[in-house]
Amino acid sequence: MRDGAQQEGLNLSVQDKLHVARHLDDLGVGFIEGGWPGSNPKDTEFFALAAKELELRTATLAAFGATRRAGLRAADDPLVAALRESGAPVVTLVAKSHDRHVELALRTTLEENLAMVRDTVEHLRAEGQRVFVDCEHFFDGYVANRAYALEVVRTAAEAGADVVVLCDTNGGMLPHQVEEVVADTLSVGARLGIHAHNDTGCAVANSMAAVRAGATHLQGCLNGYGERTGNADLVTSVANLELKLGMQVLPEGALAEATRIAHAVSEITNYPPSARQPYTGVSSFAHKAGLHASAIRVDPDLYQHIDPALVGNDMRLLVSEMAGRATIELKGRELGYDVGDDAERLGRITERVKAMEQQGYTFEAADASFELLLAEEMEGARPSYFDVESWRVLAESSRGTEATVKLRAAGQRLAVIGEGNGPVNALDHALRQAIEQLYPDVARFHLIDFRVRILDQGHGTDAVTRVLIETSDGKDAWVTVGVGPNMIEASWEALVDALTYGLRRHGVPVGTA
Ligand SMILES: CC(=O)SCCNC(=O)CCNC(=O)[C@H](O)C(C)(C)COP(=O)(O)OP(=O)(O)OC[C@H]1O[C@@H](n2cnc3c(N)ncnc32)[C@H](O)[C@@H]1OP(=O)(O)O
Ligand SMILES: CC(=O)C(=O)O
Repeated sequence: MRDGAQQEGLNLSVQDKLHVARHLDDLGVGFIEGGWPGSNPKDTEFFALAAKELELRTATLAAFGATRRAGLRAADDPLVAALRESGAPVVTLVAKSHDRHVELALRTTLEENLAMVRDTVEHLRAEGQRVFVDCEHFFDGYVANRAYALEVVRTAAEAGADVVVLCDTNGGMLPHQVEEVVADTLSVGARLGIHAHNDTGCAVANSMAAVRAGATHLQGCLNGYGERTGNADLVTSVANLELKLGMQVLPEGALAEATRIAHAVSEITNYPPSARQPYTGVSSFAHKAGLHASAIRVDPDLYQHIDPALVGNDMRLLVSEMAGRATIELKGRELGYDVGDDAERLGRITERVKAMEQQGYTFEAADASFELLLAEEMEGARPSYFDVESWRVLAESSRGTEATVKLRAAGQRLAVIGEGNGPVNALDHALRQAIEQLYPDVARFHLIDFRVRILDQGHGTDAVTRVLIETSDGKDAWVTVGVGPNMIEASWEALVDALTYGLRRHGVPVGTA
């Protein structure tokens, strides 16, 4: 939570931090770095509250801070005092280990920096806290002045640090360099850790290289949050350690909670989870290519590096123009339809999907519209709760927007006018008013997202428009797609699909009203 909170755009309240800490504890991590007490009131308050109300089952709380200022006694440094008084059983102490940083950033001597490390560690140890020393810029420092970088590690270990963590602060290293440097640094005799940034896209790979070389402590952030391009993603790192390197680092069964926890923390950080996040992303086990689906039908392992359930994720099949019959069969099965025994029908559905995708539809993002198409093919007719006779939208600058919808449902002819703050909103109101009396479930459906994309932009105002609508009934959500020569026609199609799918999902029999 300390380096993670250094990510651009990420700002956690004290309560947010307490929630994230509980999630990290559920994941079973050993230590949670809660922030830098004394550096800002929020982090100081976090530690005060955590001491009172945070009950951790597996994790131990760590407070982050720096070695004492040059020329001060550790006991007299107010930031060291804040670490001491934080109530955290562990302190992570950032120390300079690159000679140039000592001289230019700290503006002190190499000897004084060693004394700053020694004094601060000894002081906090004497006060009963365990200490991890994060050697900032260690790898660059090792290249510039190996003897000094190793001397900082030795000083920290001799002063009583439990672990000396080698930081790739600028994130510029590659795995072979990390492996070599860690192996050499072990000669100091200290227990080593790794803290890798992702500036070369190698944070996790560098962490794995360090562990293979002998590091036994790994620092990372959930969802790879962190300064600039982020830190080693925690879940990717622990999943690699457990599933690829055979090291049990989390409590038994905890890894299977990883996807749930990664997504729950995304809700708190208000940073949408990356679909392509290794292991936990919604696309991590999603299969689009027809050839992949055809092999997966025989054995999912043929196109998956692990069973997604091991990290709490799921396999998904994506229906698109790249689908083959196997994709349609597996997707049908996922949706509860047995499409497998009729090769002709499978071929027909596949061709329809490809033709519609060419017109601009996209089914991989609109499972609900695909399910209606599937139902139509399986049941001989498209599920329909109402027959639309006509619809019209009027927009006047002085009077707002008005939509008229005429339809037939349950033997009645209905003509309804709806108003809204725009054409789609007015159509939505009119359609709902028309059928709500007959199908009360409609009152529970809410439009939660609306996305418009102009396809074939070269055509200017002539272009084809695609609309994706996400609807929720408060419990589940579904996405429908419409395509048309303009936004209103495309939206109407997606709206009709949204209500039709919702009623079908609620088990309302067609034409019951
Ligand atoms: C690699 C990392 O990400 S480490 C984590 C970095 N995190 C942060 O910086 C976030 C929190 N930081 C802060 O709130 C502030 O920077 C504070 C409270 C720590 C310090 O604020 P200020 O006293 O105003 O100092 P400022 O930020 O301008 O400069 C940092 C000072 O710390 C000193 N310093 C830097 N690293 C260390 C270190 N490892 N040990 C001791 N002192 C250090 C610098 O030399 C500088 O000293 P100076 O004030 O004598 O010039
Ligand atoms: C300590 C730390 O965050 C770093 O060196 O990157």
